[in-house]
Amino acid sequence: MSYPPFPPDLPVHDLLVVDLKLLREGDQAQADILWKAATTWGFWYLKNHEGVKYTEPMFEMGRKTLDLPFDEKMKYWQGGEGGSAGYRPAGSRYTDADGSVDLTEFINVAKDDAIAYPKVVHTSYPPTVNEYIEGTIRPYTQSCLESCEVIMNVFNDKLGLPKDTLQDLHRPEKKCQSESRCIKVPPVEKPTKIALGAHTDFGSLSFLVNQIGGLQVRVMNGDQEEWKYVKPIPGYMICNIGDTLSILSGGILKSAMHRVLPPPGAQAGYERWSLVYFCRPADDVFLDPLSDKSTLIADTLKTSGQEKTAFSPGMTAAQWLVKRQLQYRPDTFKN
Ligand SMILES: O=C(O)CCC(=O)C(=O)O
Ligand SMILES: [Fe+2]
Repeated sequence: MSYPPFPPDLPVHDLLVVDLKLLREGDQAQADILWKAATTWGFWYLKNHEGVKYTEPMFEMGRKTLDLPFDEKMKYWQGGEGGSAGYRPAGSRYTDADGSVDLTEFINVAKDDAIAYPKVVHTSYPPTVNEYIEGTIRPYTQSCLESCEVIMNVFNDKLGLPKDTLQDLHRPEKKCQSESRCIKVPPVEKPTKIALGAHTDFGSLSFLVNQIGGLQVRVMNGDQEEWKYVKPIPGYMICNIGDTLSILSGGILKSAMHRVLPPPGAQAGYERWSLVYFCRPADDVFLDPLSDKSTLIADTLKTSGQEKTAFSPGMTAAQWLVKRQLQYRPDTFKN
């Protein structure tokens, strides 16, 4: 599928580019770029992610699945109890306090289900997902697990944590709420209609593939907020920090607010497809800044005058996901 170019005259967020291959080789200059991006904006471009080669079949799986009749898709609904794996229809979330709802529809495939298939860990999926698990979703998931480990390794060092602390909280073999998500936004007439409302990601790291524009990141200029587009670059993923890694680091790693508008300029009128892998901590990880294990985290909390409890939701990663999922639903919306 080819699309018209991203409009040249829009304010874009000039994200730094991090090369995963160099990070894997232990390149310190690259680790410094990652650290700057993660502690300043919380978003960066990522090149040399092995998962890029599964992008097309992942979108094919998403298309076949979201093309199924609505009643068929709803048999695999993620449910209304805060679970995430499975199908989510459009209109499930508010995008503002006036009651507008989102336009995005998606299918989430849990990491645990992709790895254990045909055994079911969280939920089961339509045949249009199952047929892609072994050849596509599983290797794509594994490539994201590997990328996550490489990046966690850098953060662990930079935060001065004992060896493997962050990696141990995200061990691939432990049950967790990590998942792949294929997202569809239908063409809309009103280009200002918000397709996916402003939010921070719930987990630790997100790997995103965009083909056309629409994603905007909030950049604070003093107390002024500015929404900047992220221009998709072919072959690059867009990577960002989510809440749980921000909490564990006592706010040193930034979980930035972002949202999705319909594609801009000449890209308007196209169906918008995106793909994300959400890396989240093991279910039983208690979410608390790791200040007992890192003087950098302890000192940062002290300097900012903030108590550790200001960052801690006082619950596990599994409970956090449920809480965040329910926060935005039309039936439970809290301002
Ligand atoms: O589709 C996108 O560009 C971003 C999606 C996103 O932010 C999310 O699913 O959390
Ligand atoms: Fe997001």
